[in-house]
Parts: sequence; structure tokens; C-alpha cells
Amino acid sequence: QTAAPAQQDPTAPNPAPVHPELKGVFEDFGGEAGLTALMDEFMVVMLADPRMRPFFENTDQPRVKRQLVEQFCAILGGGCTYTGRDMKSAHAGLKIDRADFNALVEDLQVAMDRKGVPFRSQNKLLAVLAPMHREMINR
Ligand code: HEM
Repeated sequence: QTAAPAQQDPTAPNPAPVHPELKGVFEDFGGEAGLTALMDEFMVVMLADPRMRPFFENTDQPRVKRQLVEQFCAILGGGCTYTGRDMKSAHAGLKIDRADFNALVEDLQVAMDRKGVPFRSQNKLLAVLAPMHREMINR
């Protein structure tokens, strides 16, 4: 049995803009296996954070982690294809403000530190994620 394809809004900005020049950053993250381990840690950090827990405690966490691995792998030129929803649809109705966005980025930084991702590569990823904030912040 196959899942129904995710609804994509063809007019929405690309949720996984590929940056082939970041392939070295992808390697610094440990490739797809490294990203998988990172997302496990990221979810642990967020569920322990009272600011983020309410957003994620009742989600299908394995699926969200898988979509994040795919998305980051695609963005970092790792050759994955992102099959999830566009960012606006995925976050619609979640009531995310700027403080929530910043808190999530902080948790991602904690997870990247714990996984030993070099600071410079952390910042390269964050630089491509930052402009996406308009898609998620909706209050
Ligand atoms: C650059 C920042 C972000 C990126 C790249 C991102 C990426 C994603 C992706 C790829 C998904 C899965 C989409 C799908 O299911 O098809 C997702 C879902 C989700 N995101 Fe984000 N996200 C970001 C920011 C945030 C923020 C700031 C919050 C809340 C504070 C948040 C909360 C969630 C939640 C709760 C889900 C699961 C929604 C559901 O299960 O229906 N995200 N995100």
C-alpha cells in the first residue's frame, strides 16, 4: 500500500532549493546517515524544550524526521528528492511567531553541536533556511 502523494502548491516557493555548492557542507553533516542521526537528536532536544514540545508532541515524529532528512539532503546537494509538503501548507494552522522560529533554530543548533557539525557548516545551512521563515511565520 502506497501513501497518497503530498499536496503541493505549484505556486509556493520551492521548499527544497538545491544548493549544489553546499555538497561539502552535506559531507560535514555526515551525509544522509549523519542527517538521520541529527534529526533524531533534534527531535529529542525539541521534545525536552517547553517552547517546542507543544508543537511536536502530537505529530507523527518519525515522518517529520524523515521529511526533514530528505529536505536538508536535497538542499545541501546530497541528491535526495524532497517529497513532503510545501512549507506554507506544512505549517498552516500551527500559529508560529518569530520567537517560535528562533527557538526552533536554537534547538537545531544544540543538536548540530551535539553531533559535532563544524560551526561554519552549521551557519551555511542556517543561511539557506533563514529566508524560508516567511513561509512558516503566520501570526
Ligand atoms: C527553517 C525552518 C523550518 C523548516 C525547514 C521546516 C521543515 C519542515 C518539514 C520539511 C516538515 C514536514 C512537512 C511534511 O509533513 O510534508 C515540517 C513539519 C512541521 N513543522 Fe516545520 N520547519 C521549519 C520551522 C518550523 C517551526 C518554526 C515550527 C514550530 C515552531 C515548525 C513546526 C512543525 C510541525 C509541528 C510540523 C508537523 C506538522 C504536521 O505533522 O502536520 N516548523 N517542517
